[in-house]
Amino acid sequence: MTLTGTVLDEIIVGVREDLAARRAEVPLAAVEERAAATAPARDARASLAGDGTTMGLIAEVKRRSPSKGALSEIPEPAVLAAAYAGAGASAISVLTEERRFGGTLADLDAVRARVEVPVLRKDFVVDPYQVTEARAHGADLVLLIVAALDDALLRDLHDQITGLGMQALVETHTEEEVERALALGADIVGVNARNLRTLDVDLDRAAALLRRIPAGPLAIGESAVAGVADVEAYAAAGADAVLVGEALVTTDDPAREAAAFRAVTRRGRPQQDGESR
Ligand SMILES: O=P(O)(O)OC[C@@H](O)[C@@H](O)c1c[nH]c2ccccc12
Repeated sequence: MTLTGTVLDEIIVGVREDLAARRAEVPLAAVEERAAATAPARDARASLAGDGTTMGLIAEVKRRSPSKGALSEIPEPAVLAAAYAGAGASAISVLTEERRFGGTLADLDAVRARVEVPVLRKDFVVDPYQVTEARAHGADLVLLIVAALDDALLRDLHDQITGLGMQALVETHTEEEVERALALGADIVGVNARNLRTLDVDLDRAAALLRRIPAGPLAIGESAVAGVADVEAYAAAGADAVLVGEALVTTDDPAREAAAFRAVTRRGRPQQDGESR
């Protein structure tokens, strides 16, 4: 797969450099040992599914982004995560990419230590080392970006994630990527309204893709939620949950905003032709 020159490629170059440095510092065997000593992963799918009546919410700890620059300092990620959890968030997303998003594995540790809800390691995972590392730092859910992976690696990383008792949020942005996620048997499929190659945002496009996901896997609408109306738009397209960063880290009252998103009625997806439940 050649994606030369896109934002996604550039991010991944940095991710690989940082990964090489960590690998030199902490050998895989040590990470494996720590992962083995970590409490078992929580069931993120069940938490996101909830009772099915209202929208699930993955609330994100996000300091900055390549598209928007600085969003919020978040000196204490655990305090923010506790506010999210107290407001009923189904899961907490912690960005661990440092160069563009200002996140660290220490943020993941801090959030993990504070909340009971499932925690997502949000990073550009391109190597098995990062999956082991996610488990070693207490992640329950790991993001896999289909656009960043060929099918063989996507499958290997997915198998590794489930083998460690975690679950994968398989992120897509095109019809072809949705097909690849479904072919993988992904249980939790995300549709990102932001194109990671260009950083353009298009919620209508994401809604159209969400409508293509059959009733079996959980469907997550990612990005571009500025307010309740956007969560309603994702719900109307059949999303079971939304993943929200910016709107939550830039408001004065993240808990109130999170509760409002979480309260939006879930609509479900229509059963598609030829689909058996
Ligand atoms: O801040 P927003 O627009 O609410 O978006 C959150 C989340 O969807 C976004 O941070 C995201 C989605 N997929 C990603 C992959 C890598 C980094 C970041 C992301």
